[in-house]
Amino acid sequence: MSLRKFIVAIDGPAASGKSAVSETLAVRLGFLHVNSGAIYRCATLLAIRNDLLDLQFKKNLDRMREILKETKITMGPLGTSPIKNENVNRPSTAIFLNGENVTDQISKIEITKNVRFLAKIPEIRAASIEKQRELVQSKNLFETRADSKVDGVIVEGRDIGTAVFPNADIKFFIEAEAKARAKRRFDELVARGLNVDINGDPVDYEQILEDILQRDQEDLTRTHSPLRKAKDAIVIDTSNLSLDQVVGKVESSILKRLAELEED
Ligand SMILES: Nc1ncnc2c1ncn2[C@@H]1O[C@H](COP(=O)(O)OP(=O)(O)OP(=O)(O)O)[C@@H](O)[C@H]1O
Ligand SMILES: Nc1ccn([C@H]2C[C@H](O)[C@@H](COP(=O)(O)O)O2)c(=O)n1
Repeated sequence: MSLRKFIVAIDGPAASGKSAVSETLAVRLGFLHVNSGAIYRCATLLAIRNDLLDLQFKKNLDRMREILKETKITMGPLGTSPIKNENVNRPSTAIFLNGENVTDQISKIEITKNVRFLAKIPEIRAASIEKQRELVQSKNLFETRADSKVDGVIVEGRDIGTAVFPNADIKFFIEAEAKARAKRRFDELVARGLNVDINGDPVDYEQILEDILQRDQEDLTRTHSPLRKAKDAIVIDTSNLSLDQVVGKVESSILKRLAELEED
């Protein structure tokens, strides 16, 4: 007998902690983790590799759509994170493009700087949403729990609870002050050895903060599916909370929701 799909939507601005929370809980609860931001990042990597970044031209956009259709994106557990920072010593989700592990490549600053140009194009958003929905229905590569009563999926991004899965079973909006987010992202990039630009020059905290503020602006003002709190989202400000505390809050709300469903 197939289990009922149980969708957890986690939205929030850049570096607010969505992936860290989702990755930890995916492993703990045996839920599939779908990182929608990683799909926009994969699209950006494909555009760079195929010299198609200039998507104002219809020819380029059509080609990009074809490439996205042909490309298989998968997400699965990678074991313990390669990140050394004690805050991020946790399981992490690996991202594969046609089987190639691109987890580190798509975290690079070159991708982060260009992803916003693709994320605002309606055709790219539609192709990305199609991939997100396919992934939600795909085989769970995470170790599911034998006692689980649901087929759980955690989907994270900017518009999951508002546009992609407006009927999600539970929604969270995770936020934090921009400076706290920039500090965490900077520490993470240093720990992963990814704090360099395309020329190999080091990138400092101020540049990361500037990028985060710029991406916040783009996310909030985009015409299609801008970043918004869903009316029924549980809002968590993580500025002064440890990762464990945030994970604890999200987990207890999910378990409460699951218990409510069992009673129905
Ligand atoms: N509450 C927290 N306290 C300390 N560090 C945290 C906390 N939450 C997340 N982090 C760390 O901050 C960094 C950014 O978090 P994460 O990658 O989860 O953000 P995100 O919202 O998924 O970002 P993006 O949308 O840009 O992918 C990671 O190194 C993560 O381990
Ligand atoms: N649902 C989503 C997810 C992501 N984006 C855009 C906005 C981000 O700048 C970019 C990369 O996401 P991140 O890895 O930082 O979560 O993708 C979006 O528009 N909608």
